[in-house]
Amino acid sequence: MFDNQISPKESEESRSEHYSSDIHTNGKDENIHLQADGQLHRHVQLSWEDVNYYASVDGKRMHILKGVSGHANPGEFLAIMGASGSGKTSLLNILANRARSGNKAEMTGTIFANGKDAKEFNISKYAAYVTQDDVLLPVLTPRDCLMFYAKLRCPGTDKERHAKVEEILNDLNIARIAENLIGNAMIKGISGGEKKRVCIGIELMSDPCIIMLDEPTSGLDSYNAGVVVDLLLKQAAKGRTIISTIHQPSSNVFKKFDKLFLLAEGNVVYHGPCDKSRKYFAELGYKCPKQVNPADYYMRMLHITNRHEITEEEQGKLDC
Ligand SMILES: Nc1ncnc2c1ncn2[C@@H]1O[C@H](COP(=O)(O)OP(=O)(O)OP(=O)(O)O)[C@@H](O)[C@H]1O
Repeated sequence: MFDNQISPKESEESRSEHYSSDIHTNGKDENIHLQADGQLHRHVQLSWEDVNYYASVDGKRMHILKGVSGHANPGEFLAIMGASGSGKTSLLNILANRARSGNKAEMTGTIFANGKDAKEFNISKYAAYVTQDDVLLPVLTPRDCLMFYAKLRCPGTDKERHAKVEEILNDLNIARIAENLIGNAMIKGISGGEKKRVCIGIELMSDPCIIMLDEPTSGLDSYNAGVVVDLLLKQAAKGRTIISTIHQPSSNVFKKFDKLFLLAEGNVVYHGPCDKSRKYFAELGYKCPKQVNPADYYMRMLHITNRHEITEEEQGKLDC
C-alpha cells in the first residue's frame, strides 16, 4: 500500500486551503452561488465529499473508491490521473450522475454544485459528458453532424442554430474539415483528433457549465493530445469547469493542467495545483528528476510503492 497517502484529515485541510485560495486567486468568488430562482449560476464549482463506490465482481465485493473528496473550479482544467483500475472513470461517472447504485454497485457520499446537494437538481442540465468512444455517424460531415445535434439540443431558429454550429466549428478549429466525411475503418475520413473535437462540439451545443471527459486524448499522438487539451483550456477560459480523466499525458500536456487529482487504488494521493505536485512528492522523498515526465514518474512511483517499501534498485528505475 502507498505509505504517503494524504490522510482524510490532511486531505480535508489541503482541500480547504486550495478551495479558499482558488476562489481568492481566481477572483471568481462572486460566481460561487445560486441565482435567486434557485438555478445554478453559469459558473459551477463541483465538489464531492467522502465518495465510496463498491461493485460486485464474481460474487466478491470490491471497494473501488475509498472515501475520496475533492473539487473542480470554474475556469480550470482538473485532470484525474491514476493507474489503470484506480477508479478514474468510476469517479467521473459518479460526478456526472451516470453511476447508479443497484444490485451490483453501490455508491455513498455527496456531490455538491455551488454548495447545493446535486441530488436536489438534475446535474445533466448543466454538465456535458464526452465518452471515450467516439459515437459518430461515419457518413456525415462534421457540419451535418453538429447541425443534427443543434436541431435536437438548441432552441431558436434554424438561422441561430447554423450560427451556433459555425461558432463551434471555428472554436474547435475544425471549420476547414467541416465538409469532409467523418469516416470509419471502411470509409476514409477525418483524423482521430478531429473526431474527438467533433464529439466535444456536440456537447458544446447545449452550452454546458461543466464538461466532463473520459480519456479525451487516448489514441492521439502527443501533438494532437496537446491540441485537444488547448481547446479544452479555451473552454475553461470562458468560465467552464473542465474535469477529465487522462491516461499517460506527455510532459508538455501535463504542464497545461491547472489541477491534478491523483488516485491510487481508489484513494486520493494528491489533489492540488499541477505545478506544485513535483514539490509535494519531493518532500515525501519521491523527487522526480527534471528531465523526467512527472506523469510517468508518478505512475511508476504508485506501482512500486503499492507493492512494498521501495528498494535502491527500484529507486534507480524510478529516476530514469
Ligand atoms: N459496475 C462495476 N462492476 C464491477 N466492477 C467495476 C464496476 N465499475 C468499476 N469496476 C471495477 O473497478 C475498478 C476501477 O474501474 P475504473 O474504470 O474506474 O478504473 P480506471 O482508473 O478508469 O481504469 P482505466 O484507466 O483502465 O480505464 C476496475 O477494476 C473495474 O473493473
